[in-house]
Amino acid sequence: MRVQGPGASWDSGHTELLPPGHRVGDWVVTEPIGAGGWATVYAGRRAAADGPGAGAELHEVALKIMPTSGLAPRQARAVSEAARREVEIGVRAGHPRLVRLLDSTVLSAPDHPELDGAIVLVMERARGSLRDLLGAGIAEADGARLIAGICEGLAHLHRCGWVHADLKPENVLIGEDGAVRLSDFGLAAELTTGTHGHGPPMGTLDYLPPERWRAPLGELGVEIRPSADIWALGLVIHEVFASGAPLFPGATPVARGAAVQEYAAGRAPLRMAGGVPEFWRALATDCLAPTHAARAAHTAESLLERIAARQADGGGPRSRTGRLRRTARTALLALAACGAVGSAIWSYAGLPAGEGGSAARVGTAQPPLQVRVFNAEHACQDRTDRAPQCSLGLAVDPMRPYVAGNVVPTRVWHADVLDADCQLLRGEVVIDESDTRSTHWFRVRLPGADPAAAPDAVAWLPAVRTKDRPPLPRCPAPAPAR
Ligand SMILES: Nc1ncnc2c1ncn2[C@@H]1O[C@H](COP(=O)(O)OP(=O)(O)OP(=O)(O)O)[C@@H](O)[C@H]1O
Repeated sequence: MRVQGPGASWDSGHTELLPPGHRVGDWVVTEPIGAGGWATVYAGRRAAADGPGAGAELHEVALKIMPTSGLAPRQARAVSEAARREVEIGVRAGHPRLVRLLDSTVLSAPDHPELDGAIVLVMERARGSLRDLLGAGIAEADGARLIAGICEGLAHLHRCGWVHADLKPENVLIGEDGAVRLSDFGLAAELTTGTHGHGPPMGTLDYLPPERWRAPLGELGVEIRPSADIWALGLVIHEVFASGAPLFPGATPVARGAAVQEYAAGRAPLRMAGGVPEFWRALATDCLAPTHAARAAHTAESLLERIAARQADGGGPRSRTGRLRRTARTALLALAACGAVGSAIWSYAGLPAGEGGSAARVGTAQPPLQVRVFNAEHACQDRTDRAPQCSLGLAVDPMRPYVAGNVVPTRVWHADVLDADCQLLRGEVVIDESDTRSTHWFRVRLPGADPAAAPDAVAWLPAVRTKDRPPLPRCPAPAPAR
C-alpha cells in the first residue's frame, strides 16, 4: 500500500470491485489479485483466444485498473500522470526484467460508476511478488539470483534515464519463469537533467532515502536521483536475507523514518540481522551510504558486476555461477539496446495530457512522432512570411555549443512541424530567453528532405525550441561531427 510522502496527502479510497467476467476491451476479468494506493489489480484473460492479435501473445494477464472518477482534479491528474509514466516506460524502456505492458485502454463500466472511465493497464501476469516469498525465507542462491535481477532492471531503467522511485518487495514481481520483473512505475522520475529528475512528493515511507525526508518541494516536485533506488535496493537486500524484517527499528513507518535520520546523522549504526551473509551485508551497506554523494559511487551496474564477479570467483552458490555470469553479460548488452528495445517492442499512441485524461492504446502502428517549433520571440510567432530574422537554426552536433558555426543551412520557423525520431537527454546545455537551462535535444528530419533519398538528412532541435515532449526513444550517443 502506498502511503503519503512528506509534504503530500492523497488516498484514492477506491473500494468497488469488478465482478469476474467483466469485459475490459479485449480482456475479461477473472479475479482480483491485489490493491495498491492507485489501483486494483485483477487477473484477466483474453476474451477470445482466436480474437484479433491473439497469435502467440500472452493469454493470462494482469489488469491494473486506476479509477479517476469522483476524484478532485488534482488527484485525477496524479492518477493519469502515474498511468502516463507506466505507459511511457513500457513503451520506451522494454526489458526482460521490467514487467511487460501489453495494452492500455479505458474502462467502460456504466453499472459501476466509481470505475467507469478508469484507466486500465494490461500487463503480463506475474506469479506473485518478492513480498510473498520473504516470510518463508529465501535460500542464498535464490536471493542472489533475485537481487541480480533487480540490479539488471534498475541498471536498464537508469541507463534509459529513469529512476523507479518506489522500489520495494511489492514492486518486484516474480514472472512465470521465476525471474524478476520490476513493476509499478507510477512514481518513476525521468532524469531530465542527466543527474536527477523530479517527481511528486510521494513514495513508500519505509523505502525513502534519508535526503528525501528533508527534500524541498519545488515547482516541479521533489528532486529524485538514481541513488534513491540504490538506497531502496539496500533495504530490499537486507529483507531478502532477513525473512522480510525491516532494517530500521520502529513500530510505524514514521518511527522507522526517524531511525533512518538517526543513522544518516551518524548517531546510530546500521544493525543488520545476523542471518545476512557477509557478501550481501557489504553490498547492502554500500547501497545504504547515508548521503547521496557517497551512495552515487555504487550504481546498479557496478553492483551487478560485483555480484557476477563473486560468482565467477566461486564465492557464491555454485550451481548458479554460469547463470549469474550470463545475467550480468545479458544486462550489459541490454544496456546498449536501451530505447531501441522499447521502440522495437512497442509503438505508442501517446496519452492525452489533460486533467484526469485517460490512457490511449499501445500496440498500433504509428506515423513518425513530431515536434512543433517554438520561437520565444512574440513578434515572430504570428508572422507567416518566413522572415530571416525570425528563423531558427538546427544544430549539426548536439554535443557542441549551439552557436552559428554549429547549425545546418536549412532554417526553421515558429509552428513548423518536424518529424523527430529520437531524443538526447544529455547534450550541450542550451539556455533560452527565460534562462531555462536544458541539455535535452530532439533529432529531427530536415524539412523537405526525402527519407528514402537522404536518410542522413537529420539535424538537432534543442528542446527549449519546442513545447512538445513526444515519447521518443533515446538516441544513440551521436558521433562527433566532422
Ligand atoms: N502484473 C502483475 N501480475 C501479478 N500481480 C500483480 C501485477 N501487478 C501488480 N500485482 C499485484 O497487485 C498488487 C497491487 O499492485 P500495485 O502496483 O497497484 O500496487 P502496490 O505496489 O502494492 O502498491 P502501491 O500503489 O502502494 O505502490 C501488488 O502488490 C502485486 O502483488
